[in-house]
Amino acid sequence: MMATNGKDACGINGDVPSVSSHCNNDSLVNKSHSAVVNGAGTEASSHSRLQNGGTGAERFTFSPEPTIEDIRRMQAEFTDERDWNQFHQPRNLLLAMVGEVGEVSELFQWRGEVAEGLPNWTECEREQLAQELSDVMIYLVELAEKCHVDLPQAVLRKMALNRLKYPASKVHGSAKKYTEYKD
Ligand SMILES: Nc1ccn([C@H]2C[C@H](O)[C@@H](COP(=O)(O)OP(=O)(O)OP(=O)(O)O)O2)c(=O)n1
Repeated sequence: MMATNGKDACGINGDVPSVSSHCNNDSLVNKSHSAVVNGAGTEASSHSRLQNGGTGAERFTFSPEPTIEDIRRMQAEFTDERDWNQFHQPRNLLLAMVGEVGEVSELFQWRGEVAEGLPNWTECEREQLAQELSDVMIYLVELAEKCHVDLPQAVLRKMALNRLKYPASKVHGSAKKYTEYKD
């Protein structure tokens, strides 16, 4: 049989939605998911939906919480409680994050292009993706913390730079890199 892209583990036909990391009814993950669904996450889930903001064009939006600082603090508590800071130096966190990026890639592997909203993905596959993207984010936030990068502010600065590099009036409708513009 060919290498899988996670579909087998999930049940490609999507008859039985599951929330475990491998979509096989892992009780531990199911429990933690229930806690989120029944707790603070409930409000968050209902917020995360398509909104059109009166513009007519539907756009997916996030919940306002947790903030990046909330995530930093929660992960710091998680590592402190386990005495894991001894392992969480910048290089290790970088490697862990890249490993998780690989796990995200695996979910997209061999599928060809995928449309926005992942219309053909099962609930199980979507939950797997949500978990892997979360792993990437958790390690990214902790990496920034351990490197003393104030990530939310750094993102603001970088976005301002991006706007300067790519003036909408100049690049509208073009995906060329800024170095390709002759002026
Ligand atoms: N030393 C560790 C191990 C785990 N985690 C946290 C951060 C990630 O969110 C998640 C990563 O856990 P795993 O290494 O078990 O990876 P996965 O959850 O992706 O499991 P799997 O590799 O089986 O898919 O747990 C952490 O902070 N530090």
